[in-house]
Amino acid sequence: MNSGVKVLAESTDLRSVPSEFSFVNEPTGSNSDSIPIIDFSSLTSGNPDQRSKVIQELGKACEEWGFFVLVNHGISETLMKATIEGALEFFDLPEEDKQKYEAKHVSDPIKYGRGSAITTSDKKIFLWRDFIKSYVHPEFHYPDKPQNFREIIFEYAKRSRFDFNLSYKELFAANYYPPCPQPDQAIGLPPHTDHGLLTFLIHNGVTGLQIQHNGKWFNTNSPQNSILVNTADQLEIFSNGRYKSVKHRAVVNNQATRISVVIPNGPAPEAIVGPASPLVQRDGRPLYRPFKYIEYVETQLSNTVDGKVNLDYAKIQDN
Ligand SMILES: O=C(O)CCC(=O)C(=O)O
Ligand SMILES: [Fe+2]
Repeated sequence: MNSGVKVLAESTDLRSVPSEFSFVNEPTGSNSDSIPIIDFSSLTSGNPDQRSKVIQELGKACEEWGFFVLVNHGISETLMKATIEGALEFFDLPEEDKQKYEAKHVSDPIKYGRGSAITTSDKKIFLWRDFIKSYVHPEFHYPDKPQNFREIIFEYAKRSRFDFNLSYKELFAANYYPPCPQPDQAIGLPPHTDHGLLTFLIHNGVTGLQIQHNGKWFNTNSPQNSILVNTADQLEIFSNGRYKSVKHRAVVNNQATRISVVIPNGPAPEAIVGPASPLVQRDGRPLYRPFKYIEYVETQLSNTVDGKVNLDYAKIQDN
């Protein structure tokens, strides 16, 4: 497609979803008030009892949900709002400013995508989403327009980084989901799991992220100023299957534009990843084989988007 979904959605006579976007959603999500909330300040607290309690809660959240809402994380509300604003301003740029970042190759450091196509298990569909993705660590890349936002994105990406000595790569991604005339006939992002370790997500207050739990879809509602965190494939592998890489999707609505800013943290491309040895010893056997992270990502990108199929790449099959 030539123009993005933003342009398409802004065309005044759009009453229905063009057929190439047509996607049949599984039944819509219900609300849950039991999504775990993790208080980050307790994790760094000087009080050992408080710390051990929240570590237990964190483990339980990763085992049972693969998802939690992080509060008291220390990133200022001003910086979070400025980051969302910076993403929105990027999408509001004239098309020619954005087009120069149009993805040509998967390894391009900055990629702009407009209503891009993906292949699901049975067909090719276009997504109701425009996006910008750029690698922000170890090298920092971000479009030079809009002016002054590079510094903000740099700061937000830095504050979202793990504070331990792990060689890894960090991506900044912003998704733009404009209002859709028939929200049940299109999808922002179909059900999938993320490749890396943990994904951090903030948004502009418009809901749309749904996660799968016990076979059902749940809406995620989060307090202002919190960060939504989901565990991703490498954490499931590293924990020898204990933590779950949760399936999630982004649904669209017919009222308001939704913006999400996503920081997926993952291993360095050349890192060899596999289950942690103390866990393998405890469990008696590894459930996944070791592999190079880049090979995993490349396999995933060349495959269809269909939930957990990619974890099979590393799974050791029972005989
Ligand atoms: O926008 C969202 O809520 C979901 C984004 C997401 O899942 C992703 O970028 O991997
Ligand atoms: Fe995701």
